[in-house]
Amino acid sequence: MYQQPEQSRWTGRVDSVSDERAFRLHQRIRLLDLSQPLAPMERAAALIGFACDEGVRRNQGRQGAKEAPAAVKAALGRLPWHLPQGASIFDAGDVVCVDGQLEQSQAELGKAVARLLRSGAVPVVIGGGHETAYGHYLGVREALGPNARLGIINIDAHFDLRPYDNGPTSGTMFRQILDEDKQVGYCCLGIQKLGNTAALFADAQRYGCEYMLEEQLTAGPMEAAYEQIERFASAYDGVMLTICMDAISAAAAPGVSAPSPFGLAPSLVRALIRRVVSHPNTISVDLCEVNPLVDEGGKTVALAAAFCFEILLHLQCWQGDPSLRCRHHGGS
Ligand SMILES: N=CN[C@@H](CCC(=O)O)C(=O)O
Ligand SMILES: [Mn+2]
Ligand SMILES: [Mn+2]
Repeated sequence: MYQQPEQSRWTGRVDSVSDERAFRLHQRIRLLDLSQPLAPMERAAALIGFACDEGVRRNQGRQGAKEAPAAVKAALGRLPWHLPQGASIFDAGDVVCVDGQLEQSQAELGKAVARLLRSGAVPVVIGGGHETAYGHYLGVREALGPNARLGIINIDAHFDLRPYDNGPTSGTMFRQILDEDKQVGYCCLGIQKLGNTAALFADAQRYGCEYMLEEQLTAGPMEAAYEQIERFASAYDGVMLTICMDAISAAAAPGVSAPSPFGLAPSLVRALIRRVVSHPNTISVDLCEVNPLVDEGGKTVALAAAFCFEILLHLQCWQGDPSLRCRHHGGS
């Protein structure tokens, strides 16, 4: 079910009503109603919520991620506006999962993401459980067309390559995608032994998944991660970034379904995000697995909003020649 964006959701401190240098995001956000035809957009990013935790429920996790789109958008709105001249940020509303209809909701999210991409906006999807990534993928694939090579970069403690004989969950998306789509490559950053069985590591190898462990990222030089990102992203026609907030240390991100005692530091994830979203091949982003119902002191919501802020600030679409950015968009 699609829920239109509401101006009343975008509130916060007002330092000035006239000096734009003092503005916050809630003062500059524009609404985009996806139930209406979309005009072509340039230098635009669109926030689209996926209010769903049916995948987490089916995966025996802690439910509550469906509350994240509203919570993360509200926290983001309070942050200062630092975007370049001419940049537009839209709230494109939310896709809501009703009556446990996960597959239908993922398909609906896919349609929304494809329309945004074709209109020229960069989608920033705010999940939802990590099942959000499958709907996000459907949209990116639709916009790219069937033959384009698509790279998926997943910042996550988990591979999410579980079998889906009993239906899709928040732990099966990348196995579904790799089974269905031979034009996809998969790269995980932040993987933990604590979060994956030996069988899942074997599956990752069998599916040709590239990955860097949390320990390699934490102890190694950032250059190694940057080289991995550059090499992987350059090998594809389009790249989508998906972020599972349980990749981050439970100290900074307690509000997730499966917290990580040895997760990544927020500043390290920020550096990874900046690198991936500023890559010329990156066309779409999602951020998942924030659960406001089990968050301590709003830490995870605040961190997710800060990551959204970084995503928006470092998008490649603010730089360079707009014609380069349109090569993935099918028109219409
Ligand atoms: N999206 C999360 N997926 C993880 C959850 C692990 C857990 O609940 O412990 C997974 O299925 O592996
Ligand atoms: Mn995870
Ligand atoms: Mn995940």
